[in-house]
Order: sequence, then C-alpha cells, then structure tokens
Amino acid sequence: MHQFEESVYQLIVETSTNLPGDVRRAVNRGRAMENQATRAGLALSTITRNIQMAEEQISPICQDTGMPTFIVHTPVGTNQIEMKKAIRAAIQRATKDGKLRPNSVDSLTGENSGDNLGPGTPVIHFEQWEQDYIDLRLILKGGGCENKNIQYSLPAELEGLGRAGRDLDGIRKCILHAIYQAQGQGCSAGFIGVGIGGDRTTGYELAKQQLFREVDDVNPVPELDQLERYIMEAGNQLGIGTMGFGGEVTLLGCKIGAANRLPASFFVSVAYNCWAFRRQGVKLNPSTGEIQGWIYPSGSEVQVGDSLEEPAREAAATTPTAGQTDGSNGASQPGQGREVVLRTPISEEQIRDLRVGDVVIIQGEMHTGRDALHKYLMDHDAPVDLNGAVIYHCGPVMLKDGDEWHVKAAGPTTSIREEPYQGDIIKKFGIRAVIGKGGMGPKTLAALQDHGAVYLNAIGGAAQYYAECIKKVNGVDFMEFGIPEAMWHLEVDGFAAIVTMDSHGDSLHAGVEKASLEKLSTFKETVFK
Ligand SMILES: O=C(O)C[C@H](O)C(=O)O
Ligand code: SF4
Repeated sequence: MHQFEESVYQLIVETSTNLPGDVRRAVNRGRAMENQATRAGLALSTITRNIQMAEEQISPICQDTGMPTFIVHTPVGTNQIEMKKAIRAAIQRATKDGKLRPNSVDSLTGENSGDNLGPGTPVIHFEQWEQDYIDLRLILKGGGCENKNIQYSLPAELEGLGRAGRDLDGIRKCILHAIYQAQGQGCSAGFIGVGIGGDRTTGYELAKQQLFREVDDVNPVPELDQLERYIMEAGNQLGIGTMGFGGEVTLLGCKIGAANRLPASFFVSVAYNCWAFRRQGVKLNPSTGEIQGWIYPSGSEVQVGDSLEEPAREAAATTPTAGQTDGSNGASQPGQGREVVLRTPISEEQIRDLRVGDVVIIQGEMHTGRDALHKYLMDHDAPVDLNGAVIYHCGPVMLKDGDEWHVKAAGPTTSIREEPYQGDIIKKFGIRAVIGKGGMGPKTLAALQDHGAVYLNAIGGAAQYYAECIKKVNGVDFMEFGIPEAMWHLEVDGFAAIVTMDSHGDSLHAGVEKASLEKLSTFKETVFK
C-alpha cells in the first residue's frame, strides 16, 4: 500500500482543480439554454473561463474547498487504520500546497487548525465489499451551498405551494421549495441530491449520496426518474438564474433516492451543491494503492465554453441600466449598461451615480472581511482607514513564499451572513462598496441609501478569475482569525463586479426573489396523483 497516500493526494488535487466531465457537460447544457448577452449568460461565461483557468493552473476552482468527504469501499483484508492515516497525511500535504484552503475551524474557540485536520474533519466513511479493488471517492462541497441544504418533515405548509402531504406530490413541492429558498446564494445554477425517508441523519446522508451519481445517469426507479425529469423542467422555470441574477438556468442536475422511514416520520432532505460540483473517484490496487482508473469522466476530455473571452468586461455593453430593476425579473433582459471604473478611495458622489445593472471595474486597494471581521468591527476600531474603502466578502487561499504572500484563489463568499452587521459597519467606517455574492437584505439596503454605499455582486466560485486581478498583497491583519477570516489588504487591477443593490433603494435580489415566489406558486396544483 506504499502508493496509497500519493493516490489520495492525486485524487484531492484533481477534485479541487479539474471539474469532472459530466459536470462540465451539464454546465455546457446550461450555457446553451441561457441568452449569452444577459447578466446570467455573462456570469456563466465567467464560470466557464474560471473552470478552464483552474485546470490550466492546477489551482482550486473555488477558494472554498469544502469539507473533504471520502467514501471508501474496500475488499476484505485491507487495513482501514492505515488508510485513514494516509488520507489525513494527503489532506495535510494538499493544504500545504494550496490545493485545499485550511477549512477546519474549532467550533468553540474559532481557531483554524491550519491543516484541515481536526475533530470531524476530514469525513471518512468506510464500507467493505466483495470486489477486488478499493473504490475511493471524494466530494469537496463548500460551506455556502451546504448552508442551503434543507430538510422537510411532511406534512408541511410551504410558502407559495401550500400543503405538502405525505406522498409523491408532497415530495415534489418540497424539492421545488428547496430550489426556491436557495435563490442564488449557493452559487446557482446548482445540483441537488434528494433523500426521501430515513431519519433526520440518514435522510441527509442519502441526499448527499445522490451527489455521487453521474449527472447523466437514469434513475432505475420509474417514479423517481419521472420526478427528476419534472424537477429539472419546473426548477428551471423559477427564473432565479445563475448567481440569482434571473434567467433560464437555475438547476443543472437533480438526483433523488428513497429509503424506508418510520411510520411517524416522513423526511425529505435536500443537499444543494453549487455549480462548482467537485467530486471524483479512483479505483485502487489493494496491495499497492496505485491508481487503476478514474471513476467519473475526466474534466480534461470535455471542453467548457469558448476560449479566451473576457466575460465580465463584456457585460458593460449588455447589462441593463436602472429602471429595469423594477422587481419584474427584468434582470436577465439585455439592455444598455455602463461600465464605470472606480479607483479607491471612492467618493459618495461616485457611488450615488451608480445604478443596479452597472458594471464597476475597481482599481486600487480592497480589504477582505467576512464573519470574524464583521463581528469584531462592531465594537473595535479598524486597523486601517476604511473611509471610501471597498470591503470584499472573501476568504482566499493564500500561500507564503519567503516573506511574500500570494493569492491562490479568491472568489466571493455569501454576503447574507453579514446582514446583522453590514449596515452598522458601513455607517461607522464610511465604507463605500461591499463586494460579495448572493445579495443582502433590507437592513443593508437601507444603509446603502442612508450613507451612500453600493453592493457589488461578484461571480461566486470564480476564484481563479478574480485571483488574476489581484496584483499584490499589501498586508494582512488578524491572522489569528485564520487564513480565510483574516483581513487581507489587496491591490487589484480591473476587478469587475455588477451593482445589484444601489444607493437609491433598488435591489436586484429582492426583485428576483419576488418574481420567483410568484412563479413557484404556479406549481401549487397537484401533479403526481
Ligand atoms: O467560504 C467561502 O469562501 C465561500 C462559501 O462557500 C460560500 O459559498 O459562501
Ligand atoms: S463560493 Fe459558491 S462555488 Fe464556492 S463553495 Fe461556496 S457555494 Fe460553492
């Protein structure tokens, strides 16, 4: 088994950096369905560009490399204790090499272990089987989409859909509701795994297991096959679109499994996975640990998108101006947009001039800040002057070379988590722009209006695309929060993001949410009798 650790390492690198072929095909299908000149179409172009860049640079597709979860099937007689040790060693090495972000955080102290090892991480499930090889699979599912998992206990009353009973039609309603409630926050267009039945724990497990199915497979259970097809069709009619910008493509895959339940319980558990659906697997020789073959189609065999386009910048010619942000889901309509170059620090006047739909190109310095920093800033001073500043909701992958830090991956994180703090922090420090993904709520929208600030939506998961715009790391504060949560001061050139909440009270997110709820309620009538 001397090769086993090296094989695990290769599996981790491949999973983090090269999106599998079946997932790429789904992204390509999504792209073909979307009007390329819309914001959603352009977001998809950025995504495909990012997929290519990650493969070429052997760098993480998304900076959130997730909770490494291994499913291992072993022939009788192999040593699981040794395998566990080797998996942990490979995880440590991949973290040190910048293929995984240090993602294991002590839930009580907030301390990041720094090497992705700790109580409960990584997750490793062993099962024995009668085959003569080891089947080792890995999924790297990030925190933003994990937060959008949802479990229903039937019967239930669902927003927009009314009563969901203990039958196939009730299940149908739960799944549609699950897609609706995720909006763009889990980096849509997404994939869902659904577990029907089980208990609360095994229901979620079953849902996650579905994510190990190939995107193009056919469900062997006819009722479930029919339901999967129905959900693909109906889910994409909700109009949430890529990154919640509105559009034709909300769902890229749906896989449903069923297990027996207790008479009193009827759970429908939904595991939501972002477009950056990173899972791969290898077949291993049980005596040497050598790789005999890969389980899922290789990403390198399926080309995504066109080569060398500059999607976010093209948005300037095609994004809608204000006036289309009337909550009617005009988000995905092409229109005349503006490209506005802003150099930091930014003035209030420059911000007041921006409208939902404008593309902003940032030059100068921005500061990363996410959960730990926002909480801290509520009752402490900032280590740097934030007047006119840009805050980027981002937890990057960073590597140190001598005294210098390098950015290895740096896409946005889900902004809504900062909703309790953001408005107060904008006011306290004079921040002019907040960059993140998925949008923010009414408290932040009011603060943008009152204090003259703007919310800019970057494309979630496009970690290589944005890392390329970061020219220099000017410094870092709060390293004690761990690499993802530290406050990184970054010099950027040409960092493009779209205004989705402006200082005039307009929010694209509120519009898409309203329109998709209306659409959801059109699916209220019974479909499966
Ligand atoms: O933690 C991150 O960097 C991103 C996270 O996966 C998210 O989607 O919010
Ligand atoms: S940022 Fe988006 S793409 Fe990355 S893990 Fe989170 S949900 Fe997935």
